[in-house]
Amino acid sequence: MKKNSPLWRRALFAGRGLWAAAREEASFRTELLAVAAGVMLLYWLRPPLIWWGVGILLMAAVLAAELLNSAVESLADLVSPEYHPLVARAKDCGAAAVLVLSIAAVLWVALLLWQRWCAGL
Ligand SMILES: Nc1ncnc2c1ncn2[C@@H]1O[C@H](COP(=O)(O)OP(=O)(O)OP(=O)(O)O)[C@@H](O)[C@H]1O
Repeated sequence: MKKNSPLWRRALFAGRGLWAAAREEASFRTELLAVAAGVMLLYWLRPPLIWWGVGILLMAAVLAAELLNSAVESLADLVSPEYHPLVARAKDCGAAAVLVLSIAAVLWVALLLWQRWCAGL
């Protein structure tokens, strides 16, 4: 496989990864819906810029973690389709990474709503 392809070609590979995840991973589709809800919440509440920055970072981090988790799962399934405790640990850790970031995102939404509620929305 040729290394160091031009930028447009690497962007095409990345787009293919995004499309594959959106088509085949129910969790990724759920997270895309959650991100859409988060963006709508930001538009509705119009908080200070810092909330937008933190929110965008968190939402991108959840999606990126899910994509990396899918990559780990695909490789694990290729290397060891049979049950193996190390595959279980790799997949469980990948899922845990997504969970940690998702909890942070939910806390961010709760803090945003609480802060706006205190300010009378
Ligand atoms: N080959 C395997 N060996 C050992 N355990 C496995 C194996 N495949 C799956 N598991 C266990 O089953 C869990 C779910 O794995 P699976 O590949 O079905 O992920 P998934 O449900 O598609 O996850 P996600 O929703 O994050 O995509 C893993 O976290 C792991 O504990």
